[in-house]
Amino acid sequence: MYSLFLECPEQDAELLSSELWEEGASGIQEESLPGARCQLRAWFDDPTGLLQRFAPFQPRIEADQEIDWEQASRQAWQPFEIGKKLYLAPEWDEDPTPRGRMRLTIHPGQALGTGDHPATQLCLEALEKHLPPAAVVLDVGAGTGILMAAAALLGARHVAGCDIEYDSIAVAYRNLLTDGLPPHVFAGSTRAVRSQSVDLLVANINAVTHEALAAEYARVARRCLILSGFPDRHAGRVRQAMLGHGFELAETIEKNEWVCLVLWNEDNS
Ligand SMILES: C[S@@+](CC[C@H](N)C(=O)[O-])C[C@H]1O[C@@H](n2cnc3c(N)ncnc32)[C@H](O)[C@@H]1O
Repeated sequence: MYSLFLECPEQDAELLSSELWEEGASGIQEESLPGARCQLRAWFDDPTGLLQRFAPFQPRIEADQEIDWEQASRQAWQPFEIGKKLYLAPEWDEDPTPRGRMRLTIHPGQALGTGDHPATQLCLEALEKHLPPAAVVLDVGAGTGILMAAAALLGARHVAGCDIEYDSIAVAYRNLLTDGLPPHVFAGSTRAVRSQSVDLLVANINAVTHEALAAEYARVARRCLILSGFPDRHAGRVRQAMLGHGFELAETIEKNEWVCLVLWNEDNS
């Protein structure tokens, strides 16, 4: 694609534009110049045959730089570190993992769960700090499976995830398989899970859902809850819902107004 630049007095711009359209321009941009003049930039596959016709308007041709969209989107997904142990890197990243960190592969192109949301990052930080050794973990609202993958990396013995959206389940299944992790995902929510069968339950959803599922969380999780996905103004509600079920607040972590509550059931620790 090439750009043809023309200059003309402002009052001639409209007429000149319509001539350029007639010549098959695929787009035209107008820019004001000093002295009531303007510059028209028109895109053509090959405008060389138009130079003579538009000679009075100081025509100039420039080859447009090809935009490499794949490269541009890759530039937008740079690896980053979370907490003290994790290194989140897109699947195409070939840089070595920084020493002392574990590589958590992210799969850009999927809406939720690429690790760039503060609530996801808070869950990752909390997992890193609070995951008991060899724990059985349940991720409620697994999305792309990013928290499941993190729990597995951080040493969980068994990780399962559920989601009420079938699309998410399919994506999580594929991602976990690609990452060489067991894809224990199922469609639905906590109801299918046996009572007291999970050491740590992580859920990045929203305050209303956490309140609605509070009794279920307490039924399936023995020791620790990591709950995020809500702004700080809703943290009190979520905390209150869990206190009624024997869970005590161990830590609150925040990022850009998002909150993550870590709650422990001391009776089972
Ligand atoms: C914000 S995304 C979290 C994705 C991923 N876990 C993360 O941290 O990036 C919330 C997910 O919870 C799921 N969800 C919402 N309500 C749910 C429920 N009652 N039970 C299970 N999953 C639910 C949604 O379908 C969505 O995939």
